Amino acid sequence: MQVIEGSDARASLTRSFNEIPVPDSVLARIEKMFGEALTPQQVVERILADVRERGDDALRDWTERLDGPRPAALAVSAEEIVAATVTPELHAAIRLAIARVRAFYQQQPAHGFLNHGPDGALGQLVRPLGRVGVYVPGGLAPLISTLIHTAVPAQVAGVPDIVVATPPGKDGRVNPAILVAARELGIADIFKVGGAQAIGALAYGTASIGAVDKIAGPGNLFVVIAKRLVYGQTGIESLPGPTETLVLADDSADARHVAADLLAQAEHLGAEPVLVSVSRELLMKVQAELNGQLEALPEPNRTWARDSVASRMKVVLAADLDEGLELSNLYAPEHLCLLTRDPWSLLGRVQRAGGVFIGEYSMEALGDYVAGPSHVMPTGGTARFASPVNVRDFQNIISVVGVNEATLRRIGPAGAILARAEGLEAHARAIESRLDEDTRIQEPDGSKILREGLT
Ligand SMILES: NC(=O)c1ccc[n+]([C@@H]2O[C@H](COP(=O)([O-])OP(=O)(O)OC[C@H]3O[C@@H](n4cnc5c(N)ncnc54)[C@H](O)[C@@H]3O)[C@@H](O)[C@H]2O)c1
Ligand SMILES: N[C@H](CO)Cc1c[nH]c[nH+]1
Ligand SMILES: [Zn+2]
Repeated sequence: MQVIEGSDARASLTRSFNEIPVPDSVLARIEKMFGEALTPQQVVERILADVRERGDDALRDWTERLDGPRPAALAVSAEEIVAATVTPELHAAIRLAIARVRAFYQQQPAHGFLNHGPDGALGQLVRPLGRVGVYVPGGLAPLISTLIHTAVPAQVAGVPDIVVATPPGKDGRVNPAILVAARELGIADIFKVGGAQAIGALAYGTASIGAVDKIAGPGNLFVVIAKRLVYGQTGIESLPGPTETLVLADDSADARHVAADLLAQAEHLGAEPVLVSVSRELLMKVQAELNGQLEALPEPNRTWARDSVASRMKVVLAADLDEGLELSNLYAPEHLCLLTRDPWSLLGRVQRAGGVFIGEYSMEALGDYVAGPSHVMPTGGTARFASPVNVRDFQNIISVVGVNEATLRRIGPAGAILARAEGLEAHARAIESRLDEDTRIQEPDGSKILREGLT
C-alpha cells in the first residue's frame, strides 16, 4: 500500500469533472468486439447514432451483441411482472426500502409560492415532469435498490408516467426482484435494454419505447457518456457513474469497519476507494484487514473488488482532521464516511460530497438500501456542482409574473431604459405602450426615472 502525503495527496485527489477511470478489462472487451481500439466515447457515439436511425432493430442488435439473447419483445409483459416472485424476506425488505425512501422524500420542501402583495402577484409554480425514464443498472449486479432510490423521488414529485430500462440477464430476462420492486411501486412499463442503447431509446424514442422528458439513474461509463451526449434532446438529472467512497478516519476507528466500508464500494467494478487517515498506525491495520477481508469475499465479487483496490485505491496520511476535510472537499466524493472520535463536530466543515455517513452505525452500505436518502449520488468530482437524486429533479418551475398597474408605472420606466441600453427598442416600446405620457417622460440622463423606479 503506497501512502500519499502532503502536496502529493492534493495532486492525487485533484481531478477534472467526471474523468471516469476506464478499467483495462473494458478496453480489452471493446477491442475484441469492434476489432479496433475505440474509446468508450466513440463506442457510445456509434450506438446512439444507430438507435436514432434504426430504432428497435438497433436495440435488438446491440442487446444481442452486448448482453444476452436477441429479445423478441423489448417490453416486459404484464404477465411476467405479475408472475415475478421473491422470497418473503426479500419482499419485506423491498417494501421497507420503498417505505423509508418515500418517507424521506415526503419531507423535502418542494412547493412553489405565489405572493399577492403591493406589486400584484409574483411567484413560482412547481409542476411534476410528464414522463421520466429511470435507468436501473444490471450489467454486473441487478440493482433493485437503484430502481427504488430513483423512482420513489419521482413519484413523490408527482410524475405520472415513469418507465424503466434495465439490461436483461444472460437468460434474456429481467431479474424477478426488479420486477417485484416495480410492481410494488406501481410501475408497469419496463424495457429489457441497457447501456448506451437504452439511453438512446429513452432520449430519441423508438417504436417500442416512447421518448421521455428526462432520464434519471446511474450506470457504468457507457451509460454516463450516453447521458451526457443526449442532454438537450432530453433532460438528465446528473451524471452518477462508477461509485467512490472516501473514508476519513482517526485512531479511534475500528480497522475492520474501515476495511469493510471500503470493500463494500470496491466490489462495484470500476469503483474508487479512498482512505484518508490522521493515524499511520490505523493505515497499517486497515491494510492487513483489507487483504484478509478481500480474500474472504466470494467470486466474482473478489475479482471486482481486487481490481478497484489494485487499480484505483488511494491511501492518504493527513496531518490532522482539518487537512483531511480539506482534501475531501477538494476530491468531492460521492460518499464521505466519517469514522472519527467525534464525527458530528466535522459536519459543519463538509463542503462538497454526495452524502455524508456519520459514525460507525451509519455505514454507506446501509445508505445504499434502507437509510432513506437516495443512494444515487454525484460521482467523478461532480459533487462540486451536482446533488443526489431528489424530488426537485423531477419537477420544473414556472415563474409567474402578474404585476398590477401601479407597479408597472413604478418600475416600467427603468425597464425601458435598460431595454434601450441594450439597443432593443421594441422591448422599450412594449413597456411604454402601457404607460401614459407622464410616466414615460424622463430627464435626459434618465436619473429621475432610475431613482423612482429602483427605490
Ligand atoms: N453513483 C451512483 O449513484 C450509482 C448507483 C448505483 C450504481 N452505480 C454504478 O453503476 C454502475 C453499474 O454498472 P454495470 O456495468 O453493472 O451496469 P450498467 O447497467 O450500468 O451497464 C451495463 C451495460 O453496459 C453496456 N456495456 C458493457 N460493456 C460494453 C462495451 N464494451 N461496449 C458498449 N457497451 C457496453 C451493456 O449494454 C450493458 O447493458 C457501477 O459502476 C456502479 O458503481 C452508481
Ligand atoms: N453504492 C452504489 C452507488 O452509490 C449504489 C448501490 C446499489 N446497490 C448497492 N450499492
Ligand atoms: Zn453500493
